[in-house]
Amino acid sequence: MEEIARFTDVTRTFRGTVAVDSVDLILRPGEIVALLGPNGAGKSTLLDMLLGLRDPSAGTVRAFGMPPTARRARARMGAMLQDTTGPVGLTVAETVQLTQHLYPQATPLAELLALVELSDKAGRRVGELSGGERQRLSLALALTGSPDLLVLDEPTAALDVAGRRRLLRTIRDLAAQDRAIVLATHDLREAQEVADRVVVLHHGRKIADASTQEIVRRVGVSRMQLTTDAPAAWVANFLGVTEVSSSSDGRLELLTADAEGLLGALFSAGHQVRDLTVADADLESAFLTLTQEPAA
Ligand SMILES: Nc1ncnc2c1ncn2[C@@H]1O[C@H](COP(=O)(O)OP(=O)(O)OP(=O)(O)O)[C@@H](O)[C@H]1O
Repeated sequence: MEEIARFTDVTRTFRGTVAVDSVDLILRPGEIVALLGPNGAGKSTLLDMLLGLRDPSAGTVRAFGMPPTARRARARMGAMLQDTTGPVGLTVAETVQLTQHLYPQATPLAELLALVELSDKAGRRVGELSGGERQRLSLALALTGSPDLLVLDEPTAALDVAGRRRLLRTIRDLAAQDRAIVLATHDLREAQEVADRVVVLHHGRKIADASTQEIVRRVGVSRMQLTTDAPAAWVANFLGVTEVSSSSDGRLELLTADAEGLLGALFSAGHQVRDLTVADADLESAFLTLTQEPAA
């Protein structure tokens, strides 16, 4: 299968700050990859290098086998970054037409506007669009050149619930046409919902790269519910336990990296345990465990 892009041992520093640290990454056609990480983890820097907007300090980035700055590579990429809709005085149609001039075989205006559900806003000035409409226009611009690699930076941030659903469906349809899609997001449910693969960055390093289920399994966190006579504080202090909450009837819910160890400790301390449930945690819990800073 053709490779869309490849990072080989890529590092990027900014005057002493290591923004991206020795990252290897491959993107393939038809894949939706969610890029996750806390603020400052290096997501934007990584995407900028993928788009050829920044050079790596060390290592190599290739898109379609070329440096991403090559014109032939750029012609096959589309990006929806924050606030990229152009002059506010132009209409929606004029803005798309302006972008169409950049591509020899641009997607027709009507098709693009239908895809992002802006057909009835063609004559509206960009400055008069709502935040969600602007975001959809930005997607239309990213899709104008029918890109094989689509980079989306928090694409659903300004969308309402229904708009978000529709956009995620559009993203899935685009991937089904063999495009590679990279999506930076802080919305972990969204990543879990739409992505085939999840890449987690932390302090510039790639600390996970796998399907959601695989990450949850590897991190080994479980969501546990139980009723016990042990004090909540005692349970919370047990190694590997996080996110403890207790309901008014004394039932505890928590995340643990060692369900068996916790149960063993409760029993050997003579505590009772009732109504126990243990389930695999979700991506959000796995992510929090992965990116947790050690206590000071
Ligand atoms: N132009 C720059 N000059 C100096 N430092 C920078 C520059 N751009 C990024 N950095 C630093 O590099 C690190 C990674 O930043 P980056 O913007 O890539 O993170 P991010 O994961 O996109 O964060 P966020 O989720 O907040 O958007 C941060 O410590 C940031 O302060």
